[in-house]
Amino acid sequence: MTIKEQTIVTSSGNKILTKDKEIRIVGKLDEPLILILDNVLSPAECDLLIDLASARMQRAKIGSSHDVSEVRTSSSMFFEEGENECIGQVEARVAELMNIPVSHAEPLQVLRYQPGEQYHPHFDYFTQGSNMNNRISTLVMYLNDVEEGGETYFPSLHFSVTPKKGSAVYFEYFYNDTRLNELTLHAGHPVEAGEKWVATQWMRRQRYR
Ligand SMILES: O=C(O)CCC(=O)C(=O)O
Ligand SMILES: [Fe+2]
Repeated sequence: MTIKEQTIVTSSGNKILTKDKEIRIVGKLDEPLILILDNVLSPAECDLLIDLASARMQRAKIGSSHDVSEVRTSSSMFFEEGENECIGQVEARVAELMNIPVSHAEPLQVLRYQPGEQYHPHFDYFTQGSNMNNRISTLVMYLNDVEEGGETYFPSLHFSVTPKKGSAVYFEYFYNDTRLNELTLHAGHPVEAGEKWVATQWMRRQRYR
């Protein structure tokens, strides 16, 4: 018999209650744990995050080389920790939802994809270097409805998530069995029409801020 591995987020039932929100679980894969979550952000929070991020967008840079990369063709920015009330509230809610202290959180990132832009398949954890304080889990929050395309796709699982304003996809890769971690390979499909805005929270194994 194979024993199921421990997960970071434990969900029984169809919702996760945080101090300020009732988040609905609308889809779930057990191993690796992937949750599709509704009502993570309110429409007003989505609009505000897009507004605040808009003025600060840069073409995405990936990894340590800081070269503009073809792996990700979208634009991005990072918020400062708790830089205003809304960001602070979102960070606190997301940490509670992800069951990790906010001190382990990377700065909240916003990505904007325009038509044709995409994020090729990648792992969110670092596979090179010492990885002392590696990433362990991800929450991708959708800030708008995308007219066409822009799904988050897990090629090894043949599984895709359609962006929906205020909803999110959660996944974790903190398993002893590296094959489970590898199944979290994911991509952002090209946007075909409209724009796609997401906010991503990555959590680290140890304190980060
Ligand atoms: O845009 C997406 O759907 C995925 C974003 C992503 O993979 C990331 O921010 O790490
Ligand atoms: Fe990712």
